[in-house]
Amino acid sequence: MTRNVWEYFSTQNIVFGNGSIHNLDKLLKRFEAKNVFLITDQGIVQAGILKKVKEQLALHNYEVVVYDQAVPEPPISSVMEAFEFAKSQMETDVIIGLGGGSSIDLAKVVALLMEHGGHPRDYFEEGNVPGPVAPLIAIPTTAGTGSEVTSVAVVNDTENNIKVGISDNYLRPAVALLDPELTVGLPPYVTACSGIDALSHAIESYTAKDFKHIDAEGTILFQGAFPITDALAEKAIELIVNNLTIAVQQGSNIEARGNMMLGSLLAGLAFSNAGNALAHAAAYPIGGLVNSPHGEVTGLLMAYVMRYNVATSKDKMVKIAKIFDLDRDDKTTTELAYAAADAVLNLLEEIGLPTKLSQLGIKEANLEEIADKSLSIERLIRNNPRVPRKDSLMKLLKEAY
Ligand SMILES: NC(=O)c1ccc[n+]([C@@H]2O[C@H](COP(=O)([O-])OP(=O)(O)OC[C@H]3O[C@@H](n4cnc5c(N)ncnc54)[C@H](O)[C@@H]3O)[C@@H](O)[C@H]2O)c1
Ligand SMILES: [Fe+2]
Repeated sequence: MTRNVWEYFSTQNIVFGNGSIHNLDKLLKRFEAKNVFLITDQGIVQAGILKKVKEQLALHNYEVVVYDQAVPEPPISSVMEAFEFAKSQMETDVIIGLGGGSSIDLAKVVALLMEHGGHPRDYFEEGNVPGPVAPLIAIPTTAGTGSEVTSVAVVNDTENNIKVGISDNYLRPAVALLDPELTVGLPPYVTACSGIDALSHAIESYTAKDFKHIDAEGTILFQGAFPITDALAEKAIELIVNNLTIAVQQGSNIEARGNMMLGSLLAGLAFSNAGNALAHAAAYPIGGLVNSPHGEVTGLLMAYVMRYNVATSKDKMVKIAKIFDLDRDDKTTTELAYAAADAVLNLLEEIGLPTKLSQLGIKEANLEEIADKSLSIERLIRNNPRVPRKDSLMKLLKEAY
C-alpha cells in the first residue's frame, strides 16, 4: 500500500457550451461514422429535443435509427429490449445517448452488450467489462448524474429489488457533448432531483476516504479522494449551491442552467475517480423498493450521512459550510460542520424535495433490509470516511426516516 500515488481517468473529449449541439457533425466525423443508433426517451421526444438533434444529423446525411422507449431508472428488461432492437438494425458506427442519466445509462449498457454480448448481470459491480465498448457520444439533457463522463451505468434489477451499478473505465463515453440550452425546458421537479443528485456526487467524492489500495503490480484498485477530485468537487459544490434554486425557480435562466450543467459535469468527473459513498450505497436498495427519482433519494440521505461523517471529516464539512456562506457568526468548527448538513436539508426544502424517507413511501419495516443491502455494496461503503456497522447505519436510517 502506498499513499502518494493517484491516477485520474476521464472521458477522451468534452465539448461544452450554449449551442454546442452544432458540433455534433464534427464529432461524428472523428469516428468516420455514417450509421448512428440514437437512444432516448419519450420526455425528450415531447420536449422537442430529439427533433433538434435529428435536424443536426439530417443536415449532414447520417443514417439514423432511433430507439425512443428508454424509461426512467431503467430496469434490466428495458436494457434487453433496447439491445435486441439495436441488434436487429443495420450496422451501427456510433451510439448516441440523448437524455438524462436514464437514457445515457441505457445507451452505455447497450454499447457494452453490442461489443461484448451476454447479459447486464455478467458485468455488475466493478471492473467486469473486458474491453472497450461500442463508440458512444453522450448528450445530457439534465444537470445531474454526470453520466456523460462517468464510468458507471445504473440499472434496476427488479428481480432482486435493488438498483445496481456497472462500474468500469471502459464505460466512459468517448465524447460528452453538453449544451445547457437543452436543459431550459427541464421541469422544476426534475431540475431539483437531478441537481441535488449532482450535489451529493460532489459532497460524497469530496469527503471520500483518502485511502489508496494498490496491488502487487502497482495497479490502483481503489483510491478515494485526491487533489484533482478535491478541486473538481469543491468547484462543483460552489456552482450547485449558488445556482440550483435559481434553476428550479427560473427554468429559462440560461446562466443558472449553464452553471448547473458545469457543476454536474465536474461532480461526475470527481465521483467517477474518487467514488461515491454511503448516501449512494443506501440509495440503491431504496431505489429498488420505491419508484422515487434517484436524486430524491440521494439528496435526502446526503444530509444525514453528512451528520454521521462529521466525526471523521470535520475539516471538509467546515469547507462545505463556508461555500454555503455559513461562517459569518461565531460558530465553533464542530457547529459549522453540522451546519453544513443542515444547509443541505434547508436546500432540499427550498427546492421542494422530501427530507424524510417516510415521505418516499418507505416503511419502518424496510429499514433493516435497506441497511443489509447497503452494507453489501462494498465499492461504496469502503469509500465512506466513517465506515458504518449495521447498528450505526440503522441509527442513521431511523434518523432519516
Ligand atoms: N451513470 C451515472 O454515473 C449515474 C449517476 C447518478 C445517477 N444515475 C442514474 O441516472 C438516472 C437518473 O437520471 P436523471 O436524474 O438525469 O433523470 P432521468 O434521465 O431519469 O430523466 C427524468 C425525466 O426527465 C425527462 N427529461 C430529461 N431531460 C429533459 C429535458 N431537458 N426537458 C424535459 N424533460 C426532460 C426525462 O424524459 C424523464 O422523464 C437514474 O437511473 C440514476 O440511477 C447514473
Ligand atoms: Fe447519484
